Amino acid sequence: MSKDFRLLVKNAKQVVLVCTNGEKFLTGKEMQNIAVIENASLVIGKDGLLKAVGPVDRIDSQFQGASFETVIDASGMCVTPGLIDAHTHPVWAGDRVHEFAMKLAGATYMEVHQAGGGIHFTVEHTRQASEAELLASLKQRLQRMLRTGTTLVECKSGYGLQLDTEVKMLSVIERARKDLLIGISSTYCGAHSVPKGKTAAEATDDIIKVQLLKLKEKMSKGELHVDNIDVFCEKGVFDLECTRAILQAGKDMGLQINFHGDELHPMNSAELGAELEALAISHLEEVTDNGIAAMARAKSSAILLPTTAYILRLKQPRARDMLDAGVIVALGSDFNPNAYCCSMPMVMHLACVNMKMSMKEALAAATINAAYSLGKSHTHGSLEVNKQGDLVILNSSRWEHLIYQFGGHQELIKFVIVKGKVVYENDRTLDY
Ligand SMILES: N=CN[C@@H](CCC(=O)O)C(=O)O
Ligand SMILES: [Zn+2]
Repeated sequence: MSKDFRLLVKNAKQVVLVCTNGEKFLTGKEMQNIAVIENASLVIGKDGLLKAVGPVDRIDSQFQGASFETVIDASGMCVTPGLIDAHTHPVWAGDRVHEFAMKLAGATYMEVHQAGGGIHFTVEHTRQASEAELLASLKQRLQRMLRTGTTLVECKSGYGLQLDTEVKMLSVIERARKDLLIGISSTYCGAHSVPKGKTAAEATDDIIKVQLLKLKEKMSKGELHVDNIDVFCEKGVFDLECTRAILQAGKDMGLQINFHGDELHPMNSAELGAELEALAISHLEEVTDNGIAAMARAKSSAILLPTTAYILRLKQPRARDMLDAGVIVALGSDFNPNAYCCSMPMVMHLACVNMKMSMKEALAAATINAAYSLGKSHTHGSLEVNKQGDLVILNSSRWEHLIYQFGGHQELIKFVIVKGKVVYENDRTLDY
């Protein structure tokens, strides 16, 4: 018999709502005040949307006599919104373990890149891989992210650097979006590196006159759905003027600007992003004070990537300065063959320890602010009525265990839920 609702989660020790007033993002002190309720239940409808969340007694009486496809007794457990990973490069072939060894021995990221490795190495392997191979590995990676609590993830192309492979990557992302329940925001990153044999100016021309035109055609036919445009704005990669031209061309065709900037050298990427009204700028290890102020004014979010600074032993992004200046700070894993990390709990932990964020700030950055960076904070990023029913249920009586525990999330995360459907259940018992 058909049931009235999809899911009831009852008796949770804590439910972290994050927001309660439809905020599109949180900044400054607001990030210290994320909403948490004790002894609460919630209901998700058959449309996948959150119908109600509140104290156990209120939900009991409001839904007296109602039937549910699934009921989870979350006694002693905590609920948080599904985590949002705002920056990943998950479509590629060929790992770079050998380069990790070189970097441990002292080589810098740019030394490896300029010697033809790094992104170039991955481009060679990704160009050779079939769509089926790329799809299979992408799905495994997305499942792995899901098991660590990620329910919405930004996925970039960028290991093709020419039309065919970029389209192949975007098609693989498109296919994963159809086949899996995890939410995906798709990013065209054809300007991830200057392809061998071309200058940056020639590559810029190819991107604007060939690649973007083709994407536009495929998007208008409904064959591809691309959300964002990205460029690696960096010394020796794309300079400010090439970056501006590519981002503007993407914006003109309706893409959201979300790009790599000020990572290894101060490039004035933050200032450029603010001027172009970028929704997000990632990395920012080398951002200037002016850049921070411009981002705060323009409401261009900063996607900080603690794994990159950790693995490459870079200086840490200036999270505290950005938070103090009112920048919208989000987090991402930067999953890629250089930074092989699928886990947002690990990312939040690193953000707290290395970038000096508090646990509340880190959770806000990995939920509502990450949603904002992808233009999705009206539907994602908090547990508010009418938003998508994406949740993580933790086998612990305080939500902070999600960040406090360093690794081992396979034992802490009990359920991951997307649109009210259980997409992952862990039956291991916990003893911590
Ligand atoms: N910095 C540029 N892009 C990636 C690294 C990609 C790669 O090395 O394959 C990043 O965000 O860290
Ligand atoms: Zn990146």
